[in-house]
Amino acid sequence: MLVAKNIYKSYSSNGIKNLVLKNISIEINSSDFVCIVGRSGSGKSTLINVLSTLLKPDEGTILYNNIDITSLSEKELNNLRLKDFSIVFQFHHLMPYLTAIENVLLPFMSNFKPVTKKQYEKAKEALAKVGLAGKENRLPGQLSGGEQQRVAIARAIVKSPKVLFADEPTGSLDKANGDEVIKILHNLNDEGIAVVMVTHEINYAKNCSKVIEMEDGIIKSIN
Ligand SMILES: Nc1ncnc2c1ncn2[C@@H]1O[C@H](COP(=O)(O)OP(=O)(O)OP(=O)(O)O)[C@@H](O)[C@H]1O
Repeated sequence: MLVAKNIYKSYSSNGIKNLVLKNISIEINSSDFVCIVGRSGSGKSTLINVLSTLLKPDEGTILYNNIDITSLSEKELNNLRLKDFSIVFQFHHLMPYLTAIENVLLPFMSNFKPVTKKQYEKAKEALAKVGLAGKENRLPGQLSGGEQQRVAIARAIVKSPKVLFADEPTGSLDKANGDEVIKILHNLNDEGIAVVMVTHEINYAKNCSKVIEMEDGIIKSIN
Protein backbone atom coordinates (compact mmCIF):
# COMPACT_ATOMS: atom_id res chain seq x y z
CA MET A 1 0.00 0.00 0.00
CA LEU A 2 2.82 2.42 0.95
CA VAL A 3 6.14 1.81 -0.75
CA ALA A 4 9.10 4.13 -0.12
CA LYS A 5 12.00 3.70 -2.50
CA ASN A 6 15.51 5.14 -2.18
CA ILE A 7 14.53 8.02 0.10
CA TYR A 8 17.11 10.69 0.93
CA LYS A 9 16.37 13.64 3.20
CA SER A 10 18.67 16.35 4.46
CA TYR A 11 18.35 19.51 6.53
CA SER A 12 20.38 22.58 5.73
CA SER A 13 21.39 25.27 8.15
CA ASN A 14 24.03 27.98 7.78
CA GLY A 15 24.96 26.52 4.41
CA ILE A 16 25.76 23.14 5.95
CA LYS A 17 23.83 20.16 4.68
CA ASN A 18 23.07 17.35 7.14
CA LEU A 19 22.01 14.17 5.37
CA VAL A 20 19.59 12.48 7.75
CA LEU A 21 17.91 9.75 5.69
CA LYS A 22 20.23 7.80 3.42
CA ASN A 23 18.68 5.56 0.80
CA ILE A 24 15.71 4.28 2.79
CA SER A 25 13.40 1.74 1.16
CA ILE A 26 10.45 0.17 2.96
CA GLU A 27 7.10 -1.37 2.21
CA ILE A 28 4.04 -1.01 4.45
CA ASN A 29 0.98 -3.17 3.90
CA SER A 30 -2.59 -2.26 4.79
CA SER A 31 -2.66 -4.68 7.74
CA ASP A 32 0.77 -3.73 9.12
CA PHE A 33 1.59 -2.34 12.54
CA VAL A 34 5.06 -0.94 11.89
CA CYS A 35 7.34 0.19 14.69
CA ILE A 36 10.29 2.48 13.97
CA VAL A 37 12.92 2.25 16.68
CA GLY A 38 16.50 3.44 17.10
CA ARG A 39 18.73 5.80 19.06
CA SER A 40 17.98 9.46 19.50
CA GLY A 41 18.97 11.33 16.34
CA SER A 42 18.93 8.23 14.12
CA GLY A 43 16.25 9.75 11.89
CA LYS A 44 13.02 8.13 13.14
CA SER A 45 10.90 11.30 13.26
CA THR A 46 12.29 12.47 9.94
CA LEU A 47 11.33 9.14 8.40
CA ILE A 48 7.77 9.17 9.74
CA ASN A 49 7.38 12.82 8.68
CA VAL A 50 8.53 11.96 5.15
CA LEU A 51 6.25 8.89 4.97
CA SER A 52 3.27 10.88 6.23
CA THR A 53 3.98 13.71 3.71
CA LEU A 54 4.74 16.35 6.36
CA LEU A 55 8.23 16.57 4.84
CA LYS A 56 9.26 16.21 1.22
CA PRO A 57 12.20 13.91 0.55
CA ASP A 58 15.16 15.29 -1.41
CA GLU A 59 15.17 12.18 -3.56
CA GLY A 60 13.21 8.99 -3.95
CA THR A 61 9.60 7.99 -4.45
CA ILE A 62 6.76 7.12 -2.08
CA LEU A 63 4.03 5.17 -3.77
CA TYR A 64 0.64 5.10 -2.05
CA ASN A 65 -1.64 2.68 -3.85
CA ASN A 66 0.70 3.03 -6.84
CA ILE A 67 0.55 6.85 -6.93
CA ASP A 68 3.78 8.75 -6.30
CA ILE A 69 2.75 11.07 -3.47
CA THR A 70 6.06 12.96 -3.53
CA SER A 71 4.91 14.72 -6.68
CA LEU A 72 1.41 15.72 -5.48
CA SER A 73 0.42 19.39 -5.22
CA GLU A 74 -0.17 20.91 -1.77
CA LYS A 75 -3.94 20.71 -2.39
CA GLU A 76 -3.74 17.03 -3.30
CA LEU A 77 -1.56 16.38 -0.24
CA ASN A 78 -4.11 18.12 1.99
CA ASN A 79 -6.80 15.86 0.55
CA LEU A 80 -4.70 12.80 1.22
CA ARG A 81 -4.05 13.92 4.80
CA LEU A 82 -7.75 14.60 5.35
CA LYS A 83 -8.90 11.34 3.79
CA ASP A 84 -6.38 8.52 4.05
CA PHE A 85 -3.51 9.59 6.33
CA SER A 86 -3.73 10.73 9.90
CA ILE A 87 -1.10 11.71 12.43
CA VAL A 88 -0.75 11.61 16.21
CA PHE A 89 2.19 13.29 17.92
CA GLN A 90 3.87 12.97 21.31
CA PHE A 91 1.95 16.02 22.51
CA HIS A 92 -1.76 15.97 21.86
CA HIS A 93 -2.15 19.49 20.39
CA LEU A 94 -5.78 19.76 21.50
CA MET A 95 -7.56 23.11 21.45
CA PRO A 96 -7.84 23.94 25.18
CA TYR A 97 -11.06 25.93 24.87
CA LEU A 98 -12.93 23.26 22.87
CA THR A 99 -14.54 20.22 24.50
CA ALA A 100 -13.31 16.70 23.76
CA ILE A 101 -15.99 16.14 21.13
CA GLU A 102 -15.45 19.56 19.54
CA ASN A 103 -11.75 18.72 19.22
CA VAL A 104 -12.63 15.40 17.58
CA LEU A 105 -14.99 17.20 15.19
CA LEU A 106 -12.24 19.56 13.97
CA PRO A 107 -11.25 17.44 10.92
CA PHE A 108 -14.83 17.85 9.64
CA MET A 109 -14.63 21.61 9.86
CA SER A 110 -12.13 22.18 7.08
CA ASN A 111 -14.88 23.18 4.63
CA PHE A 112 -16.55 25.70 6.97
CA LYS A 113 -19.89 23.87 6.78
CA PRO A 114 -21.91 23.19 9.93
CA VAL A 115 -21.27 19.79 11.49
CA THR A 116 -23.90 17.20 10.53
CA LYS A 117 -25.63 14.82 12.93
CA LYS A 118 -23.81 11.94 11.24
CA GLN A 119 -20.44 13.61 11.82
CA TYR A 120 -21.36 14.24 15.45
CA GLU A 121 -22.26 10.55 15.84
CA LYS A 122 -18.94 9.56 14.24
CA ALA A 123 -17.06 11.76 16.70
CA LYS A 124 -18.99 10.22 19.60
CA GLU A 125 -18.18 6.75 18.25
CA ALA A 126 -14.48 7.64 17.95
CA LEU A 127 -14.41 8.82 21.57
CA ALA A 128 -16.15 5.62 22.67
CA LYS A 129 -13.54 3.59 20.77
CA VAL A 130 -10.78 5.16 22.84
CA GLY A 131 -12.67 4.57 26.09
CA LEU A 132 -13.97 8.12 26.59
CA ALA A 133 -17.73 7.62 26.33
CA GLY A 134 -19.39 9.98 28.77
CA LYS A 135 -16.51 12.47 28.73
CA GLU A 136 -17.45 14.13 25.42
CA ASN A 137 -18.17 17.51 26.97
CA ARG A 138 -15.08 17.84 29.13
CA LEU A 139 -12.46 20.42 28.26
CA PRO A 140 -8.91 19.04 27.78
CA GLY A 141 -7.93 20.64 31.10
CA GLN A 142 -10.56 18.47 32.80
CA LEU A 143 -9.00 15.26 31.42
CA SER A 144 -5.86 13.37 32.44
CA GLY A 145 -2.78 13.34 30.19
CA GLY A 146 -3.64 9.84 28.98
CA GLU A 147 -7.23 10.83 28.27
CA GLN A 148 -6.05 13.91 26.36
CA GLN A 149 -3.85 11.71 24.19
CA ARG A 150 -6.82 9.42 23.60
CA VAL A 151 -8.90 12.42 22.45
CA ALA A 152 -6.09 13.16 19.98
CA ILE A 153 -6.31 9.58 18.72
CA ALA A 154 -10.11 9.88 18.41
CA ARG A 155 -9.58 13.06 16.38
CA ALA A 156 -7.08 11.22 14.18
CA ILE A 157 -9.45 8.33 13.43
CA VAL A 158 -12.76 10.17 13.14
CA LYS A 159 -12.53 10.24 9.32
CA SER A 160 -11.60 6.54 9.15
CA PRO A 161 -8.05 6.89 7.81
CA LYS A 162 -6.27 4.04 6.07
CA VAL A 163 -2.92 4.80 7.72
CA LEU A 164 -2.35 6.21 11.21
CA PHE A 165 1.11 7.64 11.84
CA ALA A 166 2.10 8.06 15.49
CA ASP A 167 5.35 9.75 16.51
CA GLU A 168 6.16 8.78 20.12
CA PRO A 169 2.45 8.67 21.08
CA THR A 170 3.33 7.42 24.58
CA GLY A 171 6.35 9.70 25.03
CA SER A 172 4.70 12.04 27.51
CA LEU A 173 2.66 9.39 29.36
CA ASP A 174 3.30 7.14 32.35
CA LYS A 175 3.43 3.38 31.80
CA ALA A 176 -0.24 2.64 32.53
CA ASN A 177 -1.47 5.36 30.18
CA GLY A 178 1.17 4.43 27.58
CA ASP A 179 0.06 0.80 27.68
CA GLU A 180 -3.55 1.89 27.21
CA VAL A 181 -2.65 3.99 24.16
CA ILE A 182 -0.72 1.07 22.62
CA LYS A 183 -3.68 -1.23 23.24
CA ILE A 184 -5.95 1.23 21.44
CA LEU A 185 -3.54 1.45 18.49
CA HIS A 186 -3.51 -2.36 18.24
CA ASN A 187 -7.32 -2.46 18.33
CA LEU A 188 -7.44 0.09 15.52
CA ASN A 189 -4.94 -2.00 13.57
CA ASP A 190 -7.14 -5.09 14.12
CA GLU A 191 -10.03 -3.08 12.68
CA GLY A 192 -8.05 -2.51 9.47
CA ILE A 193 -6.02 0.69 9.95
CA ALA A 194 -2.32 0.39 9.13
CA VAL A 195 -0.29 1.88 11.99
CA VAL A 196 3.22 3.33 11.68
CA MET A 197 4.66 4.26 15.06
CA VAL A 198 7.94 5.72 16.26
CA THR A 199 8.78 4.57 19.77
CA HIS A 200 11.68 4.55 22.19
CA GLU A 201 9.98 1.83 24.19
CA ILE A 202 11.39 -1.45 22.94
CA ASN A 203 8.62 -3.41 24.74
CA TYR A 204 6.02 -1.74 22.53
CA ALA A 205 7.82 -3.01 19.43
CA LYS A 206 7.31 -6.62 20.47
CA ASN A 207 3.81 -7.10 19.07
CA CYS A 208 4.36 -5.18 15.84
CA SER A 209 4.17 -6.87 12.46
CA LYS A 210 7.36 -5.06 11.35
CA VAL A 211 10.12 -3.47 13.39
CA ILE A 212 12.37 -1.06 11.52
CA GLU A 213 15.56 -0.23 13.38
CA MET A 214 17.19 3.03 12.32
CA GLU A 215 20.85 3.83 12.86
CA ASP A 216 22.47 7.03 11.68
CA GLY A 217 19.97 7.57 8.87
CA ILE A 218 19.97 4.07 7.47
CA ILE A 219 17.85 1.02 8.18
CA LYS A 220 19.93 -1.26 10.35
CA SER A 221 17.36 -4.05 10.34
CA ILE A 222 13.78 -4.91 9.45
CA ASN A 223 12.17 -7.74 11.41
N1 LIG B 1 14.20 20.70 11.42
C1 LIG B 1 15.46 20.29 11.51
N2 LIG B 1 16.48 21.06 11.08
C2 LIG B 1 17.76 20.64 11.14
N3 LIG B 1 18.13 19.43 11.61
C3 LIG B 1 17.16 18.62 12.06
C4 LIG B 1 15.78 19.00 12.03
N4 LIG B 1 15.04 17.97 12.53
C5 LIG B 1 15.92 17.01 12.86
N5 LIG B 1 17.19 17.38 12.57
C6 LIG B 1 18.40 16.56 12.77
O1 LIG B 1 18.23 15.35 12.05
C7 LIG B 1 18.73 14.25 12.80
C8 LIG B 1 17.63 13.22 12.97
O2 LIG B 1 16.60 13.80 13.73
P1 LIG B 1 15.25 13.02 14.03
O3 LIG B 1 14.38 13.92 14.85
O4 LIG B 1 14.68 12.49 12.79
O5 LIG B 1 15.79 11.79 14.92
P2 LIG B 1 15.03 10.84 15.92
O6 LIG B 1 15.62 9.49 15.72
O7 LIG B 1 13.57 10.97 15.75
O8 LIG B 1 15.48 11.43 17.32
P3 LIG B 1 14.69 11.44 18.73
O9 LIG B 1 14.54 10.00 19.11
O10 LIG B 1 15.62 12.17 19.63
O11 LIG B 1 13.39 12.14 18.54
C9 LIG B 1 19.27 14.82 14.09
O12 LIG B 1 20.65 14.97 13.96
C10 LIG B 1 18.59 16.16 14.21
O13 LIG B 1 19.40 17.07 14.90
